Amino acid sequence: MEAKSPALLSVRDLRVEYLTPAGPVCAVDGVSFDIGKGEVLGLAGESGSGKSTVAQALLRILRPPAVITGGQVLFEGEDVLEMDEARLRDLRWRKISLVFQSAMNSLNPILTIGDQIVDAIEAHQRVKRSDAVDRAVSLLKLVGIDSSRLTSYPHQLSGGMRQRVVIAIALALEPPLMLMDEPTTALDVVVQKEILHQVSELKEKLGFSILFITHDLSLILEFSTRIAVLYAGKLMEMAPSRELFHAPKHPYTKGLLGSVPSVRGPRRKLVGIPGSPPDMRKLPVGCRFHPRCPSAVDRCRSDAPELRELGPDHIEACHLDSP
Ligand SMILES: Nc1ncnc2c1ncn2[C@@H]1O[C@H](COP(=O)(O)OP(=O)(O)OP(=O)(O)O)[C@@H](O)[C@H]1O
Repeated sequence: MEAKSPALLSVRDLRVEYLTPAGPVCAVDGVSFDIGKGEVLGLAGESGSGKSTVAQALLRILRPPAVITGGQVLFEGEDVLEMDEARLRDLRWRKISLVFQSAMNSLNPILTIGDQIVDAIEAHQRVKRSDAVDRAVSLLKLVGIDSSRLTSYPHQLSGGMRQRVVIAIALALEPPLMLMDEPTTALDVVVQKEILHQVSELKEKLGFSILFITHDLSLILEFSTRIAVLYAGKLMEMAPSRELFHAPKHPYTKGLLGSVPSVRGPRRKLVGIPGSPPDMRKLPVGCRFHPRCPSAVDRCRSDAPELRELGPDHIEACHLDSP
């Protein structure tokens, strides 16, 4: 499925394996998606579905035993998987930044917030110290933190504020793409929503794109332009958020949505999804979701469904909707 604007990032048939002593585990199995300029793509799925592995593959920061065994990651037309170390250094932070869940705990406890932002700027750009400090002040302001906090240490800030500082650092070099991997999961629900709202405003103002990774589909329904649903390393469905919410097709997507309490509109019974994701070393034959699928038919137990287009911007891998 192509993004409407020319794709900033185009992932094609990405494959990542963990080479474990017990044999290879294919954590990302032929995943493709585009992210257009200014677009937010939500990547949703339960724990272990391969979301973080995708994000780390995009920046080539996967650690052994993970190996990228196939595919293309085109950023502004250039394949990240073919880049040498120098190109990769230029890509990371300047072009694509990453905010992860525990990032707020990775701030240096013995440096002030201001020094850490200034250091991040100076590590990637030749700038005068005074200009870097000015930039740090405006970055803090961008994420709603008063400049008086420049001299605070991380432990003097709340979790929400620390994660905002991390987002400010991720925005320091104005990258066109920000990867956010469960950036608010450790925070309480109100703070999560506040931060998402702020990131949305920043995105409108600065025009960057986001890949937003979460296990909580409800969190990204309003926030994302489109949503991709990952299960056991495979894309199951991808559609504009509204369409995915109002007319989900895949039983797994329906299950994820069924696990979401409805805030507005009529009350819905919480159905949830029975069972748990498969052991990636012993994947079920046929559709990976069939052992948990309430609608599975014989074909689902023998043949793996291919992704197919249901509409101009909607793809799904399920036999139930196949002709
Ligand atoms: N170090 C590792 N060694 C072996 N297999 C791994 C390793 N890390 C991850 N995996 C495999 O890769 C799969 C995907 O992991 P990944 O962390 O990308 O999932 P996720 O969707 O981001 O889940 P979570 O939200 O829990 O991090 C896991 O189910 C596991 O089978």
